[in-house]
Amino acid sequence: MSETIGYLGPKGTFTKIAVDSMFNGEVKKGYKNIPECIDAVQNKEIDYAVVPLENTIEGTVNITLDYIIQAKDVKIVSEVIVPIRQHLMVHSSNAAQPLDKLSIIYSHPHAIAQCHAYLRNELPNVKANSMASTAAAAEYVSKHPEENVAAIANHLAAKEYDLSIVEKDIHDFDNNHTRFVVLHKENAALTSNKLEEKGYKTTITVSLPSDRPGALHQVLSAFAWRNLNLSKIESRPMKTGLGNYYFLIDIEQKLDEVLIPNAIAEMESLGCSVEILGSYPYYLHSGNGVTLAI
Ligand SMILES: O=C(O)C(=O)Cc1ccccc1
Repeated sequence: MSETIGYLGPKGTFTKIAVDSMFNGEVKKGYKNIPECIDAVQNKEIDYAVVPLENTIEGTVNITLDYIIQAKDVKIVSEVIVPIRQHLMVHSSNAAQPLDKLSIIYSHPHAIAQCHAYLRNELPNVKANSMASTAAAAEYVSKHPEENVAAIANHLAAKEYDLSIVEKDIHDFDNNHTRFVVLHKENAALTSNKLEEKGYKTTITVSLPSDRPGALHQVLSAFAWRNLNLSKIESRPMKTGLGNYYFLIDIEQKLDEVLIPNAIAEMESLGCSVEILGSYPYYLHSGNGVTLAI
């Protein structure tokens, strides 16, 4: 039986671009927000869920991280990094209107944040409102020609919803990429036969024993003296009280049988709790093919 891949929909999202770059002819199902998509893989309604985790400009997609942490039995099994180009688009019947006459610009909050300087400098009087995805914003614009509203989304959404791109590449920094993770119930790394593997990561969370001076320093030294390269460390609130944080750590290598388990044992002996969120290959979407060029 064919596998079902859930993703942040509707059609035309950046997440769908990530899905199409990794998977072949599997059944693909769009969800209207990230928590619903993660719930669906947890309930085994779908086999894999693909969701955005981190962006170059705006950082972690907190809702994704928080739901992965809550859904304890869901693992990260693969990752694809996609170049992101944001465009401003309107209903074709409004394409001749001056942009400063727009009433509202809709998009995903991360897309709005990626275009913050553009919006502030070029369209300071136009309100920017959040939607669950860039494609949901594009769909809304396509259904409301009478409102003179715009969406920030990708070229695929413009095509899908028949919108006119009125300003290209409005993201504030060129090197704009998003990491999309593939989630699965079983801890089994997923390889793509469509993309070239760039490397491997192991993602863990570490919470420190309370009130122990130097605990973070000791955690970091468990990696340092083993020569384990970290590509990310970030603190997130544990939601149990002000000042209570856990650390999300990406280690730039596969979960082996010695180095990482021993680093974890060392951290646990210091009183830390450690969870492994996944050990997985990562891929880079080239972005120069049909999917991203205009
Ligand atoms: O809304 C989308 O299209 C998404 O897939 C989420 C997102 C938003 C902005 C940049 C990357 C992913």
